[in-house]
Amino acid sequence: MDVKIAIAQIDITFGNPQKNREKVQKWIEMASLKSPDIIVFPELWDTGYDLSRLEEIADSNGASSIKLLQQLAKKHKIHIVGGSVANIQENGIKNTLIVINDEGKLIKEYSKLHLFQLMNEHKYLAPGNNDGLFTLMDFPFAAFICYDIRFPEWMRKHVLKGAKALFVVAEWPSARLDHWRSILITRAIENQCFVIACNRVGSDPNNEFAGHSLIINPWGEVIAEGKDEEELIIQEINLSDVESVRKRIPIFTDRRPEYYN
Ligand SMILES: NC(=O)CCC(=O)C(=O)O
Repeated sequence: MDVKIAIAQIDITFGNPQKNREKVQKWIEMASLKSPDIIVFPELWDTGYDLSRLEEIADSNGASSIKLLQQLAKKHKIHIVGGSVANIQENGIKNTLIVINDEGKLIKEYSKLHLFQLMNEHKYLAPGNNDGLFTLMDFPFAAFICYDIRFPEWMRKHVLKGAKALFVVAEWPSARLDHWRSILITRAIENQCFVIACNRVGSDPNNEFAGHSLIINPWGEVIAEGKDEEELIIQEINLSDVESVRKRIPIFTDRRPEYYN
């Protein structure tokens, strides 16, 4: 039941997908030397938050970034929670999280449901309309994008459908680092599951980003945490911890949903 996770806590070059793709390739090659099962990248890792230029720099359906990740996943036999990529779809530009298995197959696309007005997402992006559930190595997981973590009901919905670990990809500014840590620890405690959260470091013309990627166990303990510079965080998790915590404090049998609406 052990799963070895690698979080690629990278900086992102603003509005330069080519350079960012080269970096991601290097980081996957470097990470593969440590043989992780799953590697995670941050939100909008190919374009950064260069939202006003997305029409020009984002891919149609994210094709170039997805193709690159598919080749690398297959070559290095590694599952990729491929952060999110900006992609042009028929009904607008989306901020879409992609999951690729170790055979290079695209198994999940989840477009950010909640758009973050403080960073102007609502002016340039269209929201998604599907869930973040997926299965890797026969385990049920779910994935979310940054601002989504402020919506506990959205994450709980995925846990009620079986997710045992919640992946989060982010470009979360340093100004709200305390919110980032507190919210993610709370989501792990209240859902009694793992939280695996990858945030970028560095800055763009509008924000400085916090790093502090986190892996939190179902008891709410931080078992791995990045600092505020680029780093590869490696941590094994044991998914049977989810059942142990749920036996000790059985919130999923004690809840009274008939009173909640
Ligand atoms: N990229 C984001 O969604 C940022 C969310 C954020 O900073 C917040 O405070 O929420």
